[in-house]
Amino acid sequence: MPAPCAWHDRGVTLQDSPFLRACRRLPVDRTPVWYMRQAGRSLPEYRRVRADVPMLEACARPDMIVEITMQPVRRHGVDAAIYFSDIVVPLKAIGLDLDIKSGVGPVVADPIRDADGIKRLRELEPDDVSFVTEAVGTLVGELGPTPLIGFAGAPFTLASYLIEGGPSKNHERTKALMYGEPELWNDLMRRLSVITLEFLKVQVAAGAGAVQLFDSWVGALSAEDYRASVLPHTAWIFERLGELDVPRIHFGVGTGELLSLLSEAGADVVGVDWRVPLDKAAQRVQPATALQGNLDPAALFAPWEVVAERARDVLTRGRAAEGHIFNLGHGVLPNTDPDMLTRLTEFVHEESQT
Ligand SMILES: O=C(O)CCc1c2[nH]c(c1CC(=O)O)Cc1[nH]c(c(CC(=O)O)c1CCC(=O)O)Cc1[nH]c(c(CC(=O)O)c1CCC(=O)O)Cc1[nH]c(c(CCC(=O)O)c1CC(=O)O)C2
Repeated sequence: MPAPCAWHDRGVTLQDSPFLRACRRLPVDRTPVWYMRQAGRSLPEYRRVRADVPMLEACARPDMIVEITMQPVRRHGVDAAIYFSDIVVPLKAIGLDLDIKSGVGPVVADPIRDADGIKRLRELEPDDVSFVTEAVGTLVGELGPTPLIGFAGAPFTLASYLIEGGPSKNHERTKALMYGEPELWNDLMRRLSVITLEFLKVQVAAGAGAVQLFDSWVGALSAEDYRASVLPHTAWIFERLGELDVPRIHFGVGTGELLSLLSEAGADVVGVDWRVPLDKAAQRVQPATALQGNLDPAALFAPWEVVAERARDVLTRGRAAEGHIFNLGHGVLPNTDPDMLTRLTEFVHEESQT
């Protein structure tokens, strides 16, 4: 098992870390790697600590957040930690009645579908999430020169959960509101943007070294609808995050047709799913944008030789980008063999060493 921060001993500081350097498009002596959902169900140590604790309770307990966030850093020797939470945590913190159902995902008791419902979305105060401040403070102390990535769900993905009441395949009610009642839609998106920005600011104020905005479901939209109904809101968030001087990552699934617009929203790094090769993605994003991705998470179920070959291909294509952070094209699948991830981390480091 690799040491938690192999380059710690060499006197490397946080700002010199390969992850933060790659986000800023500076030269690195090896490609940094971390994995979306690196903490969580793929790890037996996660399943042990979570055995008797419901998900949303775990997300509000600093001791659990710290332990779970550290687990993949210790085990895999990845170049960044991601704050353990869920995209619905800030919504729970402002008092919405929602839960996370095992095997389903977030479920909202009373979906938001009209002006009265939207009014229930009050602003988030730092005191609503004091457990975040406490957990991040402890984590940055433990992590030393390994950066902590803060994250939040983006307004469109959050809106879809709130309107549909849970995960949705077609987002029909969400699109009906977006197409049919643009004023209500914009009010909802504005309120969610304010909550999202505040949640990210709390994490950065407590010491997070980068932030990632997950717009996991935005690939359900056409480019035109994205531009008209989502882009202005995410651009507003990224503009304000720009004042905090930490790298901003923007990720969505199924966004091949949206990559240039996603990048227009203003992130420093665009996360790419496994459907678009990184050399193609590099041509679609704005200049001065780094890329993150994009090995197919399902490839980790194939024999190691296949994984290695595909990882090498991702690294080769990633050289077309102005900066590259190795990751999967979406989150680690729950049944992934964690040894595969440790081996992959070592492989990426060795293959990319200059
Ligand atoms: O399958 C289930 O039981 C529900 C899973 C689910 C959750 N939130 C959800 C979903 C929908 C989905 O991902 O499809 C809803 C959810 N959570 C998240 C996203 C963004 C994304 O993955 O695209 C989404 C939306 C994605 C979608 O719905 O497709 C983000 C998330 N959840 C989580 C984290 C934190 C982390 O992994 O450290 C993170 C972000 C950071 C990261 O990628 O690392 C944590 C989380 N949320 C959740 C779980 C499972 C709960 C458990 O251990 O009992 C877990 C832990 C795990 O993934 O093993 C609940």
